[in-house]
Amino acid sequence: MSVLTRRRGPAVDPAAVRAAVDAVVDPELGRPLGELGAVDEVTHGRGGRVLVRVATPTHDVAPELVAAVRAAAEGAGAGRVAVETTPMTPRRRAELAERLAAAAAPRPGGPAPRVYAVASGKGGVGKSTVTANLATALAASGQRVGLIDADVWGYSVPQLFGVRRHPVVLGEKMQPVRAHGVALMSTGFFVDEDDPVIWRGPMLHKALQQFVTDVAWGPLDVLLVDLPPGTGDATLSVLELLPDAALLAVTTPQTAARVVARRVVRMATESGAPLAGVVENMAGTVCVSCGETSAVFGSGGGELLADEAGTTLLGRVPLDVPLREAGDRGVPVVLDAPGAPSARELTRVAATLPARRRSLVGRALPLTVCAPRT
Ligand SMILES: Nc1ncnc2c1ncn2[C@@H]1O[C@H](COP(=O)(O)OP(=O)(O)OP(=O)(O)O)[C@@H](O)[C@H]1O
Repeated sequence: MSVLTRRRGPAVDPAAVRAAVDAVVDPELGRPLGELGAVDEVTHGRGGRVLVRVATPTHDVAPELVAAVRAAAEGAGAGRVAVETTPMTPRRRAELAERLAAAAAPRPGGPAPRVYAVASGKGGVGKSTVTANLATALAASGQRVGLIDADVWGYSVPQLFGVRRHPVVLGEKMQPVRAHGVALMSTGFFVDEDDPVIWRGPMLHKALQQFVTDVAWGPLDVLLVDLPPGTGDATLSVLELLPDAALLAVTTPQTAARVVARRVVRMATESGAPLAGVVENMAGTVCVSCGETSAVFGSGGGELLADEAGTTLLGRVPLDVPLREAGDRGVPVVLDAPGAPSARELTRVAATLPARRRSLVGRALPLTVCAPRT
């Protein structure tokens, strides 16, 4: 593939162009191209023309990669930029897998990630939206964040992050798909949007296990797991696969939602999972014309659930239009409209999530050792 653009500019400094292209972060692998050894050639011609050849792990090249390389070369003074991409040979792919493994290797004695399994009793209470925004807010604060979409049938992470592509496979490991600073894995990356996912029991468990152990997560500070609603097989599998996960319950203020959420909380505590807290979502809305707050879904459900479970109400996220619009656009509201009431509360909740739990001290989770093998 080759893409040309024209631009007039000052005299080109080849070293500056090379440095700028090397610094471009591969959108799929999350590392600079120079570090990946992926920049094969930067050739300078007459009139500021520059040809950049980049080797990619697959034929399926992310359009953002080409755009970012071109923008970087132009930003460094190149006048007319052609970007050519070529798929790597199997040998180069194997070398790349080794390079990534070395970069992602956990430091001995380094801290284990905090793991939060985000659950709700009923569907549609905003669990996935809350998870996506907490993950994005944590990543924006400088933490290395992973998100597993364990809602294998009703996955919504690809839509919420505005990304839909197959994960790159290097060696025996899948690379997480990256968007808005978060490393993601979802069934939605493997199937067409309209295809029904009909996994049950052992297949479901196996898929979730692969998301934990066969993905090259690299070192993470936080891992969030978006559970399906209710007390089904997937929730049990996640609690079994990630025994260090703390349960974060999402409910609306409504009694019906709280009562069902109570069952999930009970199931988690019976299986030994500690509670990270409760987030009440859709907690009232402010009328844009009259300024009055109305409690569309009632009030008090989050506080009551937290009291009943002996945990903390971490926050009350209002129902607002910017959050819904951002979700539809594929950009979490904490980035899309950080000043919106919902975004402010979600950012605050992310900053107050319980920092570290007793059971994690000195323990390494399996996902910290999932560097790619060749
Ligand atoms: N605070 C909010 N304000 C406005 N809209 C919201 C809010 N929270 C969620 N929504 C909207 O509600 C709908 C359901 O949200 P979401 O998909 O996150 O729920 P869920 O609990 O994960 O559902 P399920 O478990 O069934 O997948 C989405 O359209 C989302 O944009």
